[in-house]
Amino acid sequence: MALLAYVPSLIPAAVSLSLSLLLVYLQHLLSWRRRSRRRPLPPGPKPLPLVGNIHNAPKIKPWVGYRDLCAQYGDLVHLQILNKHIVVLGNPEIIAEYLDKRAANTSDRERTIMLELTGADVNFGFMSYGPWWRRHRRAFWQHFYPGTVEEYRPVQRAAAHELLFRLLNDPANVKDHIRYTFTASLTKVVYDIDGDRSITRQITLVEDAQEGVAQGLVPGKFLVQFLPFLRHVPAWLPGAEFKRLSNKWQAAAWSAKREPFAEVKKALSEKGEKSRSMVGQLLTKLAHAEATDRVRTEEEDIISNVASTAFQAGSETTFSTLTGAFLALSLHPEVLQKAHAELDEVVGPDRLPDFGDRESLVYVGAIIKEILRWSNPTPLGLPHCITEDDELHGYFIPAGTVLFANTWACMHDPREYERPEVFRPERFIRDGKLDPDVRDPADFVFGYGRRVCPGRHFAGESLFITMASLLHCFDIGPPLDERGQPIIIVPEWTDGLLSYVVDARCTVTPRSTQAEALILQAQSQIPGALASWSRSDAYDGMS
Ligand code: HEM
Repeated sequence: MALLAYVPSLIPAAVSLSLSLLLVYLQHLLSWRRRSRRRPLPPGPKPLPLVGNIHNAPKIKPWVGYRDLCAQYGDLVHLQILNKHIVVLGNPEIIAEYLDKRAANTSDRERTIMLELTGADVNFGFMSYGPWWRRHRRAFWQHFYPGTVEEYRPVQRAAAHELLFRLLNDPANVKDHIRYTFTASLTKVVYDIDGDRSITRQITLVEDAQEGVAQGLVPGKFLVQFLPFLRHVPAWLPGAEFKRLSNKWQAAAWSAKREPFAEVKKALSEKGEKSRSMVGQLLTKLAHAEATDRVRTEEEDIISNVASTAFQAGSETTFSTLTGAFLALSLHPEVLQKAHAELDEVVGPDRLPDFGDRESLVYVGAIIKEILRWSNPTPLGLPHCITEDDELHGYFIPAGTVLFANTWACMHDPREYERPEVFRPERFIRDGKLDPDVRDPADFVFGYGRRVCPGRHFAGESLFITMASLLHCFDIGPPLDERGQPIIIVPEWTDGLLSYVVDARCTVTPRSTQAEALILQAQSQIPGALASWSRSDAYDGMS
């Protein structure tokens, strides 16, 4: 009863609120009409009022669900989640048409407050499309285009040999060895730093910084994404868990960016030497350039961002690809047998494979293509975003729309790859050569348009020398139980922006005593090879 007494006084407030809401709605409707010029959105499941397609959006392994939605609605599917528009691009033609050919408008990234709160805003892979991103990309590309990447071969070869040595001594920890050796090669190239302590420290820095990306960028996980003012609450406030995490993640991102960078800078200024590393060369170039203090500070920021991005973007993708490779090989003795036969013929037992063997190792090349196809680290790529309102095939695509290119669906398309779930490198070979008519996974798994992975040439060289060396020296089989019986692993992949094989256990044993001897000999030459690379005077970053 007491409550009812208030009702009359609430009526004017309720009426005014309803009118305001109606006004906002009408404004939105008018603006939408003006922007869309009555063109429809692309087809897709019917949205509910307010929440949109929350109930239709696939949540587990969304790339499979999106493939099914495309089968139902066509290769361009629209979904709306609350006020966010999503468009799924379901086949290679539409991906090329939109992300490659119309890249000027399809190269942005989604803006979210979480980028800043996780410290991921230093990663240029997440930056908005524009001049700041472009300056980063240009600095990176100067050191990772195909001509430059060839100069990293001694480092990549040393990393592959270190992997062989570690597998020989400790075959149970495959994942640790992959992570260690890949980080070692990148640390050398980016900072010209080596040595066990530095590499271990670098792994910790990268892992700590990546925690923020892995946890903080999960859509909808933190309320602050929807109520940005919450970012200002103090960390001690009960319920402000995100704030405490955010402080930790930002500190980790900052350490990953500054710690090794400061080391290179100090060494350069103390010794006044030229450095062979990417950071060293960019800093030397900056020292010789005419620039204001402000530009100098900005450039240093860019150099340190670019260096830490190489690890953020390169480590997990390569790690996922290589763990997928171990699983695939452990499940397919017939593939291993053919690779061994090819390596025996082309390379022979007296040496390890090298980059010069690449053309002749056709089957190894096909294995690498099949690994990239079969086990995709980023099944939906890294989503692009539309900068301005657009039209595609007569449909309206509003500015800010998030674009998912379904890389996984393109790589598992039965019209292109017979029985796509089967690991079969032979599908890439015709008449003893790599078949150019088969859809090349490298055109998909490294992304699209102006955001295509700029580390792809480095990754390609790394994958080649690692896989060829590994296959030359080892047998890889299924893991064994306590009674020595093989454990059958059914391939499964994790969910998330980055996907990994769930279980990559396997047995790794040297093929022969001769292979063991080759590994030991190669390992003894690593320190010399790395020192000589550091002293070498190739590209000096001044061009
Ligand atoms: C097998 C290994 C790798 C795979 C599958 C891979 C895949 C990708 C994909 C899908 C993207 C997003 C492209 C897009 O937005 O369309 C990307 C971006 C990027 N990758 Fe890679 N990558 C790999 C290795 C590497 C390596 C080794 C490096 C560094 C040396 C690297 C550096 C980058 C950078 C800096 C970006 C951000 C580009 C930008 O947004 O402008 N990647 N990569």
